[in-house]
Amino acid sequence: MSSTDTSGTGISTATHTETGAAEAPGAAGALVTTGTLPLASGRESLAVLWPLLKERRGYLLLVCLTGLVASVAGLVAPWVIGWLVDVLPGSQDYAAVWVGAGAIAAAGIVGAACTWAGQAWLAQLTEPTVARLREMVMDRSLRLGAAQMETTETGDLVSRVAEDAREISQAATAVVPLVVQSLFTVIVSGVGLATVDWRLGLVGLVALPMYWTTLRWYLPRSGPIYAAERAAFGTRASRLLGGITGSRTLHAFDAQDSELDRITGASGRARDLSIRVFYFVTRAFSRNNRAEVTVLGLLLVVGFVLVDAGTLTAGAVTTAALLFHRLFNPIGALVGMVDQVQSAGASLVRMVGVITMPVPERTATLESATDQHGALDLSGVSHSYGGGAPALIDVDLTVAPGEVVAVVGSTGAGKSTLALVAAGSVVPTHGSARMGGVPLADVDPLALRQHITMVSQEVHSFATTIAENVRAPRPEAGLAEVRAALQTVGADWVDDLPDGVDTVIGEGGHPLDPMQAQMIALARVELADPDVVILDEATAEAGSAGARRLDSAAAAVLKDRAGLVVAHRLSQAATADRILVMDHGRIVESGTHQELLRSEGRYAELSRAWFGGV
Ligand SMILES: Nc1ncnc2c1ncn2[C@@H]1O[C@H](COP(=O)(O)OP(=O)(O)OP(=O)(O)O)[C@@H](O)[C@H]1O
Repeated sequence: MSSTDTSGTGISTATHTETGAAEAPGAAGALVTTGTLPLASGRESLAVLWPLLKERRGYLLLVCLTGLVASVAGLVAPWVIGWLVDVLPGSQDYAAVWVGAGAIAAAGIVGAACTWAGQAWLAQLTEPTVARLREMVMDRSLRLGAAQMETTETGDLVSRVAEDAREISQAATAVVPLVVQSLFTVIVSGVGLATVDWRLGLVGLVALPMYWTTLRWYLPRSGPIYAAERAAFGTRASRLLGGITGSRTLHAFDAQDSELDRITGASGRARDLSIRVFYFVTRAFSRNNRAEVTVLGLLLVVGFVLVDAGTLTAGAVTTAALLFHRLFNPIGALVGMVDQVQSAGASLVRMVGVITMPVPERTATLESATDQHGALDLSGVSHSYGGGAPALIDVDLTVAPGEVVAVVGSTGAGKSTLALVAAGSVVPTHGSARMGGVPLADVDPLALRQHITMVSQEVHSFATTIAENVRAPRPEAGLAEVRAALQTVGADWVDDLPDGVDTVIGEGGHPLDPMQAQMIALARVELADPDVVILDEATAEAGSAGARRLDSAAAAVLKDRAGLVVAHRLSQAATADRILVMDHGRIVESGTHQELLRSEGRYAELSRAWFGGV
């Protein structure tokens, strides 16, 4: 049975129900994705981005204003140099040089101050926006649940919240001020060029069709290339992550070489695409350079003719040439930015693709379920994964408040599936699971989490302190509550750790053995204080000291609560109020330990094998 720990808490909760919805035929079928996560359309991306930007439009205005002032300040140098070219020859008065130098320095200071302020305001505009997008992706991926996300590549999601968010952030930081400044510079310099002399202005216009041709060549090609590059990065991240997280399995099956081949293949494709992108951009820039050299040459020739004819001064032609030269960088930057914009656009549609994945509406609450609290009802439940062979067939089950029901059966009998349906993590194909009469499928995930929690076979320790791990379901809980929860489950070993409850565990932290990790997960349940506890943990071997400790930890957590326990050890079942025996998706026996022993059925057989002829 695959893990259902969407939240990573080791406690499977209501958030999984959406996954079940994805599995149920006809229910939100669009949720099902394979391979990589979906992409959003441009319109959807704008619809998500615009409200975020609108919240910070004051900063957008400030960025535009500083860009305008900086580009006007940039006009000063060409004008001053042109003026000096006219006034200096034959003059003995060098005061003009100082005046010119002063003007250029002052304009430089104004331009630098505007650029600096613009960058600072831009950070205020973009960083919170990108952070919000990243949160939205994470929020949606958690709300979609494990089974939904398991059908996709983990690396794809990681790449969307890491690389894509960084791409958008970098592009926004680099692109917005450049776009603003470049646009203003092109307009202001173009007007300046025409003001110097209309004929030189006309020559400058020759550049436009040449730039246009470059753009027409560049734009349709750049989108697919950047999209392919981003997708290749995503696949590479997936492969690398899979190789790292699955390293033990790979070693166990001696499959390192084939996995390494796959990683090398994915890296190679990403590398080849990056090289292709590089060549492509270089070709685009060389087209631009040709346009610039041609028009600048033309401008100088026409300028020479006009000066020779006495209709224009050398200073005016100098100013015109410098103004035209001033266009090179912004236009090159605008073309260069198109790729960054395209690349950021490709990243944006990937992030918004996750954000807009549909999550079924679930608004019902369980707050009114007071006297029926803990009453869990499964009626006529059948379930098959992806339309395959049935994992559950026509199961009816009621767990009364305070009652602990154990489920036993051979591998593949459907025990874990039953637990998942009871936790609201899987919506059954047929029938329903209800609590206090309310279908779990309709309950808001947060509300459901407060009432039903599940510890699955795979528990996860966060890379933080034991205290933080335990208080994951209730971050506001005090240290005393954390200690009490640990004490309830008998995790006295925590006090022997170097830093006690402040010991960092999880990846890179103090290693926990499976029993200890399981105890932390049970302490979480104790702290979460749900009405129904569902346990599907299979950590300790039969008869071991660890098994006995986990049995009493589980018993402590189940005290005064309704419980459904998938009993991987028969010792877990023997103490339950009722035992269900499952076989091929059906409940085939039901009763107390003694009743089932007397009935001499399958349980009695299992029990004899387990306890040795009781
Ligand atoms: N995510 C899944 N996708 C497809 N089939 C699944 C999935 N999970 C379980 N199954 C199938 O459903 C059937 C019941 O599996 P389930 O895990 O519920 O049994 P189980 O009694 O808990 O077994 P075990 O004790 O080995 O965990 C099995 O045939 C299994 O292969």
